[in-house]
Amino acid sequence: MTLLSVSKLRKSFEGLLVLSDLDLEVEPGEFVSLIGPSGCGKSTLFDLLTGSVSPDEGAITWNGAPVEDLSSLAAWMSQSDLLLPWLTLRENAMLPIRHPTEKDKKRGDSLLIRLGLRGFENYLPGKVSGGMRQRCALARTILFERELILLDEPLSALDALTRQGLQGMLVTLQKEFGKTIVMITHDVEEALVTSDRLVTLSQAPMKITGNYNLQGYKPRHRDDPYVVKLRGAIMDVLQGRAS
Ligand SMILES: Nc1ncnc2c1ncn2[C@@H]1O[C@H](COP(=O)(O)OP(=O)(O)OP(=O)(O)O)[C@@H](O)[C@H]1O
Repeated sequence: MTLLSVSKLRKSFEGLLVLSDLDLEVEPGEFVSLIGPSGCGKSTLFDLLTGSVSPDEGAITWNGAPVEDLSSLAAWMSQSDLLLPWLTLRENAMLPIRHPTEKDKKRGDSLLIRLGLRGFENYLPGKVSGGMRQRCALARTILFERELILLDEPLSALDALTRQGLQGMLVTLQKEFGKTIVMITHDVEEALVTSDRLVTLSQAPMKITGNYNLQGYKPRHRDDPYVVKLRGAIMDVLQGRAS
């Protein structure tokens, strides 16, 4: 059964129509990337899903049942890391687990290490870089016991090399933790490396302009001819050059 279904979602701000009858379905275990131009309404969709904004019209369905939003069903990571400044990176990452066992603590530490934070577990967020805070926020999101993860530009604060490494890690962690992921990104290559499906979006009012089921083993290599060819085609769609 479809895990998440968004139907005819509509949202305006002060007369500006941002989402217009948006339909989107996500299957269990899928990694779906949403990609569209700046200002097209991606974060608005994220806010509607997480419940910080209410839709004007439309429905959200979870496992076939209508829900107001996904605030109690999904884990999410917004563009700001939302780490608590008085807690260490380890404590921030472990926040989703109320009474952590020794096994949970080991799992949390191992995740921080895999995300490149070895040696920084006891640092406060104010003492590390933006990219490190973002990685800690990613660990916290993964440690939530939720089937669905919503990510809004999760790797944006990282330098190119770290970002590439983390794209592969995201795919590995998705498989290992059995998550379904919906990721907003500006980076076509990132979506092609990590995702099972890539959805292109138009300028506001945001509509779906393309839906690409991606083939082959993930993480894909960025120089794979399949990736290179699709990247060109998708850039054409995003820039309105496709016929
Ligand atoms: N709370 C709000 N009040 C008024 N306008 C808003 C509000 N939130 C978003 N908007 C407007 O909605 C449009 C879409 O914004 P949104 O942040 O969703 O786009 P985006 O695709 O996420 O952009 P970016 O890729 O640059 O982050 C923009 O024109 C923005 O100014």
